[in-house]
Amino acid sequence: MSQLLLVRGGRRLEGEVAIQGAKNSVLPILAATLLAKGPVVLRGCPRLRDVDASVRILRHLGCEAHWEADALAVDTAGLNRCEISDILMREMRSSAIFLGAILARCGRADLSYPGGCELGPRPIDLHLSGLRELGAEIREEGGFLHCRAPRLRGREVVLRMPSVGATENLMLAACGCEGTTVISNAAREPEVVDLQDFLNACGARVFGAGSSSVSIEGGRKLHGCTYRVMPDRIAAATYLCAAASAGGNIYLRGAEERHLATVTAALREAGCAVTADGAGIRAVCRERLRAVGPVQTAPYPGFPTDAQAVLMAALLRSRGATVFEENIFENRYRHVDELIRMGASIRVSGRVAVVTGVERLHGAPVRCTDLRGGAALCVAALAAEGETRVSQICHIDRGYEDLARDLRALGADAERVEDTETDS
Ligand SMILES: CC(=O)N[C@H]1[C@@H](OP(=O)(O)OP(=O)(O)OC[C@H]2O[C@@H](n3ccc(=O)[nH]c3=O)[C@H](O)[C@@H]2O)O[C@H](CO)[C@@H](O)[C@@H]1O
Ligand SMILES: C=C(OP(=O)(O)O)C(=O)O
Repeated sequence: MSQLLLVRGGRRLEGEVAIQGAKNSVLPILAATLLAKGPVVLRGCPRLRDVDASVRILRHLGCEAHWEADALAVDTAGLNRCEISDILMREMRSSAIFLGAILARCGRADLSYPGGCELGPRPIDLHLSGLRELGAEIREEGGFLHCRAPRLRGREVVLRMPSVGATENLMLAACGCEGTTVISNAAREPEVVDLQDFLNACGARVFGAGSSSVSIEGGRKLHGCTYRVMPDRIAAATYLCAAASAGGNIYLRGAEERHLATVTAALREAGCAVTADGAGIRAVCRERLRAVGPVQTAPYPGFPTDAQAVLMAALLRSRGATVFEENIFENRYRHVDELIRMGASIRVSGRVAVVTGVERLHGAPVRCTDLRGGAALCVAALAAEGETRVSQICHIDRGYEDLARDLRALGADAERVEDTETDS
């Protein structure tokens, strides 16, 4: 039976939570384990639906993976396949990153296109053109990609835009290249740095991640390692926005302020006191916030598109109007209609959404449209009068270990219950 999240709003938040390991970091790292000849132990690995999907792909390829408390142990010695089925590929966006890793390890790969949140068109043309520049022959036929790369050669690859996934895919393929690869106009996201750090912990030589030029010296034999995954900045942003929405005083253990500068700046402008002490972040938020200046999503270090929906939810009851501009994805306002069911006032025109604060929100039956949109419904529900039933939470489970558990630790009234209506 499917489940829904039941949130009874109106409680100030008070409490502490430890931030899970980052989904967007651990997924490319799991693909990268294919390059290591030796066991890898990933500490702080979040237990997510997307991690389960990665484990299924690894096992399908002949690799071994099992949980040891909060660590995921992976041994890719048994790899005996270089193709991934359409069903496995469609489960998440990050399945695409297996392409670079399989090519580097096996010299060939056969797979289809990835799934992931539906946020408008999400092509992988930059991944494919970059891999072709490194020497891969890629034939696209009947929804499948047939890739052959008996010999990959390092060179400069200039990305048309700083795509996170393309940067990561090319980093992995480049580990299997002869010579040095330089990725120019690379994505600068912290998760790219985490991937670099993981690869280097396995004996690779990767430099420059975090800047727009990443160099990879290819051809090195990589060994296993034990590695701790970075904290999830988007989960942290979600909980900061939860406190902003409901009001309260919360502490996020392990959250890294340097990864969250644009989010914390917006929350401070809205009236929250956000402080970091080296071990975590505290947010003290009063009941009603102020609207803030335009929130324009942009590649890191700009405002993250993944935090757009949760910040929007936090500002639904603010005084004044806030303009959002979504510049990364064409269709990332699918949560807006659901928020309107709760009494929000939001007008969308193309890439712009204008949120005018209302005095009250009310509970309603709402449906997750995607991962962060779903989290945003829960953030809004914390400030709504009455009960909100959030259905289709399979989207939320892709990226949050247990959102209801964490919200409860922060003092919210939130629980997972059976969704009897959907199933009847
Ligand atoms: C698993 C993971 O890490 N997902 C993150 C990653 O997604 P993902 O890696 O899919 O996002 P990209 O950075 O690649 O995409 C950003 C933009 O580039 C475009 N594009 C991308 C690749 C390509 O080959 N061609 C192309 O045109 C996309 O359509 C989009 O407009 O970065 C996004 C942007 O920060 C985040 O929202 C996702 O949470
Ligand atoms: C959009 C996201 O994930 P994915 O790229 O895996 O769909 C996200 O993490 O918000």
